[in-house]
Amino acid sequence: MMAATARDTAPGARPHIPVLLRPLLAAVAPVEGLWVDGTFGAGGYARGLLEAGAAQVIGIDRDPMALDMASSWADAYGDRLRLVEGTFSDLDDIAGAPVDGVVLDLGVSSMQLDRPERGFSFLRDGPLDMRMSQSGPSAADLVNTASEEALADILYHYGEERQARRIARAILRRRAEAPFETTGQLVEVIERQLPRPKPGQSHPATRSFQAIRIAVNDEFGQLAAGLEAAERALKPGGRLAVVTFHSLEDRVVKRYLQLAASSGGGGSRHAPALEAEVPRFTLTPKKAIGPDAAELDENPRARSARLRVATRTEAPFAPVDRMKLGLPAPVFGGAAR
Ligand SMILES: C[S@@+](CC[C@H](N)C(=O)[O-])C[C@H]1O[C@@H](n2cnc3c(N)ncnc32)[C@H](O)[C@@H]1O
Repeated sequence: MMAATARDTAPGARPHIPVLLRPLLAAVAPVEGLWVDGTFGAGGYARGLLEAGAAQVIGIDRDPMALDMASSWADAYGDRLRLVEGTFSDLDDIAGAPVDGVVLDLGVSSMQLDRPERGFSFLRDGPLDMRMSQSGPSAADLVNTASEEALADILYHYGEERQARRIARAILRRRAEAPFETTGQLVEVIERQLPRPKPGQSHPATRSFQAIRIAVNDEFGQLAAGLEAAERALKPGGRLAVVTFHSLEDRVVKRYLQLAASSGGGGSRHAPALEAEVPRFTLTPKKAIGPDAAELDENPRARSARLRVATRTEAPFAPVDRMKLGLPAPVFGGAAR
């Protein structure tokens, strides 16, 4: 496994350790031909795939910083590594040819989380930003302009925050005095609404920050479109591997693959599936893979990670009914690319 080195990180930050890379490479072996890494990040997966035998990897990230940081080592792979700034929802167009494998490692990278100026972390004060792409409306735009109801919906649906209404009300009261500018100001408001956490419990702002980040980056819209793009791009026999970090994401990936792996999974409310439809994926293995004890020891951040792997069949692409994916309600309109 290729761990990222110190040069990939902000001063004082922890290096990015690729999560579940070893089991992923084992599950998709043998690695050959053209692969897409739709969430390039610090490049841990892309390097892992190249070292495992991929002829070429297209590394996509919506964050220009991720691609900039790879410039120090990417050249060593020559034409075998092509880096593209974009979103994985467009991965089939970006690849431009049928591919042998697609990997998606969802969420934020340690590089993004550990840099206060990116505004992803409730532990480090910085501008209230959270845009992976560094463009489009920011988290500050969202908390300063969304209605109380929309904010409460975001916190509830994307963060499973039970005190969503209470926090949304407090955000509106605070922003009437002065607009939010920093992560610290938001953390302070959230902390005042929730009981002090007991030892071992997560930080009170964890759920709200996850929710706002998901809304700012339209992460569920991207996920549904990314799974479809992967289905379109993969050759028969091609492999899809997706790593998720929370149960909301894992549920969507699981349902997508279950629908695509069953007969009759395609079609939508408007265009019902034909009977006797042929499965477009097989689940390989059937169940999700989690981190083993050694990985948890090395990287406690891997605790909630789940890997699902599927193999594309010969059946043509068919859109799944998004209503069946268990997508949380769309509430912010998914602005940032
Ligand atoms: C968890 S990190 C990936 C880490 C990577 N596997 C590694 O080993 O270094 C997720 C990365 O995906 C990027 N990302 C998230 N959603 C994306 C999307 N829809 N399209 C493209 N990149 C995305 C983020 O900017 C971040 O850099």
